[in-house]
Amino acid sequence: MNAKIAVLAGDGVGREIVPEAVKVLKVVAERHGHTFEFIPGNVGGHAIDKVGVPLPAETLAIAKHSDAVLLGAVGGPKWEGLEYSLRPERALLGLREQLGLYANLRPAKLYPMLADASTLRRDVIEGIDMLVIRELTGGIYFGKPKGIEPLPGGGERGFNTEVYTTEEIRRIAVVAFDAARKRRKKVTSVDKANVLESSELWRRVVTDVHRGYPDVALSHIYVDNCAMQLVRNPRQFDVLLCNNIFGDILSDEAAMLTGSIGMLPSASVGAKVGLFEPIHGSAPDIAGKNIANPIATIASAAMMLSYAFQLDKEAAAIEQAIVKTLELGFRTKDIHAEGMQLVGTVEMGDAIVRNLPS
Ligand SMILES: NC(=O)c1ccc[n+]([C@@H]2O[C@H](COP(=O)([O-])OP(=O)(O)OC[C@H]3O[C@@H](n4cnc5c(N)ncnc54)[C@H](O)[C@@H]3O)[C@@H](O)[C@H]2O)c1
Ligand SMILES: CC(C)[C@H](C(=O)O)[C@@H](O)C(=O)O
Ligand SMILES: [Mg+2]
Repeated sequence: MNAKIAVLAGDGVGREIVPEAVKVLKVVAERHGHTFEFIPGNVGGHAIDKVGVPLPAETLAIAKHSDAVLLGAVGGPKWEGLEYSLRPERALLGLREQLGLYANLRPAKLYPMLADASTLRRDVIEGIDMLVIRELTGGIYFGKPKGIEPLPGGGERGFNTEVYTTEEIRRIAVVAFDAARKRRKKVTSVDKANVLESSELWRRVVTDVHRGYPDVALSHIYVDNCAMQLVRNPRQFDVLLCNNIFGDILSDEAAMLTGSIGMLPSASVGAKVGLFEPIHGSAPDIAGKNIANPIATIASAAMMLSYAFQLDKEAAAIEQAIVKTLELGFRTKDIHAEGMQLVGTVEMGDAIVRNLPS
């Protein structure tokens, strides 16, 4: 097949890990007879430095006219002082909104050979295989009113609004139940329905959508309990259905169960063009040192092949190469353990390319 892939490396480690994923995609395309055209675009702090805005119109056009977007990460201390509307993170929110990416899929599974990299006991984490489904274009991230305003008596008031409509909840619930059907047929819906009206509606609509999925088990859990259960007994979860902010927080927590945030990929879908990116950020503390783990991004490229292009065999080949590379003992610093071979970002990418099935 012929496909156009927008490549938005962004900031910090984004500029190191994205080239590794592109390297893998190029070899996969060559071996399987596909033509991928890679179109680079400026995004985030990098775009601010070059053209003054985090999401230039040209970048948005590149994304809209491609078949899929591969993104690294945006943000970093250099741009933290900027006014909110001009910050690198706005680019990501803009892309999600403009591309209609309301469903964010974040699979967290433990590669058995990485059990020692996790901060939790092996018997607690062994067999973890969950899918966090995060609503991505609604909730407190986008709700209005929002802002910071002066108070008459002095001081200021900062405010955001958590808001969900029936339709926004319905469509993400459908994604979760459909996904569960292809897995262990269990959805746990996360909310704070004991306190928040938006969560009360969330619970009601999810329960209603569930009526169409009698073969899938549904349970509801309060987010605070869920955060606790994730470290107490993570294996109980199959599909975790979350709103925007709860999904953001819980997926970072789920990442750490599997050894490192450098391992977790994601797919953001909903309309025509999907966006694929690791769940982690620009990791300024390790950027530019060739130590970032590129696996989350390479696995995101695999998700792109399967979700955007239905190239399941090619996606499985990348998965297989990741597993083999880990089995052979290659480890970046974040997942390193005694007796394993410590490698850098580029060397990990090279090893995964070498281990692609021919
Ligand atoms: N999708 C995105 O673009 C995205 C996501 C999260 C945060 N951010 C932005 O990134 C910047 C830094 O945020 P943060 O420090 O809170 O989160 P972060 O995810 O960048 O880093 C958190 C920790 O995880 C480590 N880490 C992250 N990715 C890693 C990798 N591939 N390999 C090894 N270790 C890795 C980092 O070194 C750091 O210690 C901020 O500007 C934030 O807004 C962007
Ligand atoms: C950088 C930020 C806007 C983003 C989010 O909160 O969605 C990030 O944390 C993520 O998880 O993709
Ligand atoms: Mg996050």
